Amino acid sequence: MTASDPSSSLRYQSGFGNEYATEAVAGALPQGRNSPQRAPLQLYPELISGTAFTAPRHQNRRSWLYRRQPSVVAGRYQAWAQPLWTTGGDRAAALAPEPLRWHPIPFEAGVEADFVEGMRTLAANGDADAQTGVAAHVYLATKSMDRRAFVNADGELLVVPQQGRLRITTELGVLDVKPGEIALLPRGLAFKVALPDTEAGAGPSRGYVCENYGAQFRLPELGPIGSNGLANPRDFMAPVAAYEDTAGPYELIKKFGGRFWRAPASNTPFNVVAWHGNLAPVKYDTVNFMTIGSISFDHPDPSIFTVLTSPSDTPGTANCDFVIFPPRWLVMEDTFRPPWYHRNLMSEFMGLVYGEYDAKPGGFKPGGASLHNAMVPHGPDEEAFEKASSANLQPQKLDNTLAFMFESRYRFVPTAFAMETAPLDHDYADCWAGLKDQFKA
Ligand SMILES: O=C(O)Cc1cc(O)ccc1O
Ligand SMILES: [Fe+2]
Repeated sequence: MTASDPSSSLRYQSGFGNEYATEAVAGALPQGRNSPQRAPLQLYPELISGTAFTAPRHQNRRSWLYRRQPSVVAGRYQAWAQPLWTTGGDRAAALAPEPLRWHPIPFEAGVEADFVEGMRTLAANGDADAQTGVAAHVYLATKSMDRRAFVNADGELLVVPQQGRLRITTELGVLDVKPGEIALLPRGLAFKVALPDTEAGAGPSRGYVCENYGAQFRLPELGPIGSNGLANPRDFMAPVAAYEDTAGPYELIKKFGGRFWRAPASNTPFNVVAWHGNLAPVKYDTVNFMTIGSISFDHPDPSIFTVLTSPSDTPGTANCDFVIFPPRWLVMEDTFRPPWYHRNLMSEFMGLVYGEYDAKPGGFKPGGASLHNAMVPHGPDEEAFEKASSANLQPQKLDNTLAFMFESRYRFVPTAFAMETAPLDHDYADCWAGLKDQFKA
């Protein structure tokens, strides 16, 4: 099934992890086999395996690409530098068990950067070689990638635009993604990012990225919720096959083992004329999230807002959950409606795409971030506590808001950029200082 996006001219195939099939030129997909002696239209078949060959069938992800030249046709790699995109967490770093928060990460005056050059790692955990953990990055981009493609061998990328649309050209086709939507780009797939709004003079582009070194993000189990709800598979959009028809050299940038490499190529890597399979980039519009909450009393655990989960080998204890806090009704009776005060085994990195977050109405701003690592106490600030404790509990629409969380079983270690360059909110903990002992015996 294909669908079109009214906000762009692109067409998409709908579904998450299904067997997509698409050809930009009729007849380009072989029928009945994947690798005929001679593929149609003299294309080269190439398999990309996003999971081990022998991964269980329900987790197995691979796609067959039919392309004008195979990806082995490239020059030699030389070291390339992107020192602010780092990999894994330095577990030896002395990190006080304090809550951390950043004001909106500002654009750097006079710095021109594309999506890859503008990536700034705020915090990371795990180890890409061990296929565990995630990194939380912010990108600050001022220019489009033109004849430059990027491949990340270390993990898949979950992109959360906060300001400015992205046009993401991948080997498998093109995705237009705007704030409020997310994109999931498989490990190893070449892509480039153009900035249509920035090109139109609307200022630079910013957003968040979760780089996932672990098991691929997938839809969570629904348990007693049943067979519908939260993020429904049909609302994920994969691209249709599209290839660039312009001759001329390209630059390939590759992230591999935490280091960056650069190779020249004589042609575009975006030369796939047809593909089929279940490994694909997708986008998802969070307005389609069917949000579930309490319709009686109490504040449910935020796992009820999970869009995608990357499991670890301990059931229910994710390598990373991607959780959103979208517009929704609050109707709970005799309930303190914002998040409760809490400590969590899991580590919580949060960002805000737009609006206000109910636990921190003043201090947490779009483009900023917060980090509450394992067992670090946190919860509503004084203002939110006062308001919610005395609010008239009418049904209330929390509107014009989109916060999100990358929640990981592993402690996030902030980078030197996060602690020294980014605008760390040194007064963050003061937001709770006024919560007095009101005990009346
Ligand atoms: O800390 C946070 O703001 C995130 C969060 C939200 C919520 O509704 C319940 C628990 C939780 O960690
Ligand atoms: Fe929390």
